[in-house]
Amino acid sequence: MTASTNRPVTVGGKRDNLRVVVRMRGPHAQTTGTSTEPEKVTVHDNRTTVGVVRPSKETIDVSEDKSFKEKLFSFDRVFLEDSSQQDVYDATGADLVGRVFQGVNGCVLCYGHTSSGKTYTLLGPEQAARSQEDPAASEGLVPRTLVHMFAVKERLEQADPSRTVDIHMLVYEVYMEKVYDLFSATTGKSLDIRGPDKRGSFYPHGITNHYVLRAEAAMTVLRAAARSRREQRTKRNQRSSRSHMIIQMDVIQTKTVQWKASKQPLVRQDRAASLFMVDLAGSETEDDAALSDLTRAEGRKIRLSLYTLKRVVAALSHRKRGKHVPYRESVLTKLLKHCLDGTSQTVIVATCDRNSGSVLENISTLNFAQSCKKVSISPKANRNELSELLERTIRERDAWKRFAEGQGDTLRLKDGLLKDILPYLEEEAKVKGDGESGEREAVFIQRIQAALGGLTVQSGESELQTAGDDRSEYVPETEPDHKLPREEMQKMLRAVTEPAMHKQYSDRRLSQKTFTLSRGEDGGVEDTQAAGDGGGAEQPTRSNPVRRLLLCFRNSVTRKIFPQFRDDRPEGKGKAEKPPPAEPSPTRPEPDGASSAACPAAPHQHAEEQRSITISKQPDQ
Ligand SMILES: Nc1ncnc2c1ncn2[C@@H]1O[C@H](COP(=O)(O)OP(=O)(O)OP(=O)(O)O)[C@@H](O)[C@H]1O
Repeated sequence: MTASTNRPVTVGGKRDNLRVVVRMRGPHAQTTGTSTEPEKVTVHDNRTTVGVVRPSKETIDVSEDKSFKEKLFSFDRVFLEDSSQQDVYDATGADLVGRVFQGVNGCVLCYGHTSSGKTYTLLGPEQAARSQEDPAASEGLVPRTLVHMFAVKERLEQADPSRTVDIHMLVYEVYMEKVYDLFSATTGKSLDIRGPDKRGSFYPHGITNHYVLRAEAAMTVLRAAARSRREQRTKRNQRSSRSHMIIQMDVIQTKTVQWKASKQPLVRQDRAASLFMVDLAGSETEDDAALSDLTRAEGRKIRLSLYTLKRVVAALSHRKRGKHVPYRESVLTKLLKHCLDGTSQTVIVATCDRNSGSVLENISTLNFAQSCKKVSISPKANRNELSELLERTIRERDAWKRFAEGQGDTLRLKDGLLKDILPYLEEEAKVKGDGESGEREAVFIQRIQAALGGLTVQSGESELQTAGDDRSEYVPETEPDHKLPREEMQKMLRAVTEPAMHKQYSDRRLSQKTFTLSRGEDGGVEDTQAAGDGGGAEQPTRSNPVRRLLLCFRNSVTRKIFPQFRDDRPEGKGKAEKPPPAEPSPTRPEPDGASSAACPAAPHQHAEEQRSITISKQPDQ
């Protein structure tokens, strides 16, 4: 099955706005600032509003409103200097982990001026600055997310041994409008950006995709990779980032199913989604004659990409149908397109510093954050449509079976429907690559849907309507409980932080662990339990003589569904015919003979027409 099978599914059908939180930087160990005006940026009691006192007359043009004395900005949450890393995680990353396991892409984007605490928020402090007593307490959002992800992975795999969750990590930076792989930084080669793919997304080609088995290992390689990032000592930050760093975590869930009707177990990708955690370079406009040419050039490129980011957000916040959004005008916005276009669950963390840094810089950050708040989103789950179809079929079959058993009878058409659908699924699963197979798959899905759409199940005088015509039902909001209690998170972090801090990592060791993944393997049989299993519990509710129901079910299945499959077959053939063999589809050319690159099936999907499978009323037989 190709990546195209994972079609976006609206989660809960809700539209919302981007979630935006503001974090005020914590206390300074030493004075590094150029100006100290803490009283000019105030946080109001409800901790959702920031007020900024008007700066001097000469700089008033920064604000659109020239008459304000104190400008107020509203956000989802404002964290003061005393907020802990765990507080910030609870309000940002914790929910995203649950979403990613549902198949929804997530993104945390840290934006703010230099030294305002973006890297601190994402990764935590430098090793030397960590508290020796409790290093886990200062861990940033990324380590917390990893610990959380592995806890959920373990729980899911224990609950259902046929389910496998694979977590991969990619770390790259955008420096001077070029993309560099931080897992193989020694090569110094920039990566090509490929795309747009079928879903309109761009991705770095040939990037190292690191398969991680434990949170500790993931943090180890992440720290090593982050050390390769380009930094520069500046007036305000000893280690100021000169590039935008993107940490991508891919979560791929697969399910192995053995049906009686099939000889081979069916291993299919079930859901796949990515979480992006982005540490942007500082948004300052430093113009110091003492800076080197290179540093000035870096600054220009950083400003260009951040300016484009602002334009993208502005275009999205006033979005009208067909309005151009300038994603392609910088490498950063190209790569983050799927995080901003409304299909992902994205959280903006705007970092401010009231003790160092000018009011203007804080206003600039807050203005950007405010415009993000206006961007509306409608997150989509990357789920396998065929899986859902099969799931629905199984659920319907099971419901009837239970009903029949409740009436003291047995369902004679055991596995009948599955038996005939399965060859199609298996045939289709063999097909890899893009192109042809995507179309065939779509035709196949339409056929099954058309067939199921025509199914009528009679129950006495009235029609029995099977629950679950609304697709969103299959993507439960809280599936299973993905929130980790604070204490549990803290305990697990402590367990993985200590050993990770004292390891030495060489490039050789990194490369030993490194491999690349083939792009675009997916497919899947749905896990009915994880998908909410709403239908698993559903029973035909209206009473009716069992025989009539069984007769009706058999008639519906055998005479209505299969004849539609047979439509394309030569006349006279009794058995459902498999779809024609797929044309070999072109695979992406690979440099250095490597298998095709990272960026698995999950992310970046355009909204597509949603289809639902209904059991509709038909005239009596
Ligand atoms: N909330 C905080 N509490 C304590 N120290 C902090 C906090 N935020 C940042 N710092 C410290 O401030 C310094 C600068 O922070 P950091 O490097 O995260 O800033 P940045 O926004 O990423 O800067 P740049 O854009 O220049 O890379 C670091 O030494 C960091 O440990």
